[in-house]
Amino acid sequence: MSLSIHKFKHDSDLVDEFSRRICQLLEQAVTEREHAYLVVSGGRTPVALFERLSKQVLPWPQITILLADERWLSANDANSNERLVRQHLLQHQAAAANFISLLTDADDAHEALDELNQRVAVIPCFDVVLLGMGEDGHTASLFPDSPEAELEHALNTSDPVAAITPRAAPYQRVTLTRSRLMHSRIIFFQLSGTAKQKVLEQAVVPAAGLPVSRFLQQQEVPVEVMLATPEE
Ligand SMILES: O=C1O[C@H](COP(=O)(O)O)[C@@H](O)[C@H](O)[C@H]1O
Repeated sequence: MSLSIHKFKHDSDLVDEFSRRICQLLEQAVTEREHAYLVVSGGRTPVALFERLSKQVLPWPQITILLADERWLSANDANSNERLVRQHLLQHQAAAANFISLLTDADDAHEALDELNQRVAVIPCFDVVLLGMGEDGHTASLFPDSPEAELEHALNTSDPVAAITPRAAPYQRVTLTRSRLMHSRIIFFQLSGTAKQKVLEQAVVPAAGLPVSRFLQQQEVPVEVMLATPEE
């Protein structure tokens, strides 16, 4: 398994090391290919990392950022991932970055898929994908309790974007599919807390079958887990 796990005692140590790694990879991508593509996740975990990254001196006009998944809400809604990124990442130095939204005017996420698939299909291989993980083993918006047909589609299609309707988590979602997320030079997970550490331990067991396991247990793309387990 091309999986490595880096453990940190404090979230701040994780943010120091992780932002250094991401900056290095983005600079290298711009040097080698003139442009870098960074995929980020929503939720609460990456906020401090976003704020640190936003202040770094990088060739931001040559960096494009997009989300791994989006809640089907207005971009101004307090719970939208886009709003989180605009508020915490696309600020300071990083205000000069390009951002590709996963939202459209459609009422239902399924109706938006043609447009979103076209929007994302033209993006080349991602340079860095930053994923989170929920305590139910979801990553991006690949929720284990989604209707089976939706989840199977999102995990197996070659389309870049899929619609997901989780049963327990709020909001309809759109998510980059497994195949599109795997079209990356590297995938990172940022995790914090012993509850997520336990889910990670379950997810790497061969028979686990959680959506997140489909990224952790594969040989094609290197995966690095940045795990902070501050004493709780
Ligand atoms: O709903 C979501 O949850 C996951 C994990 O969020 P966190 O708050 O536990 O960090 C996140 O990675 C995903 O992008 C988001 O839509």
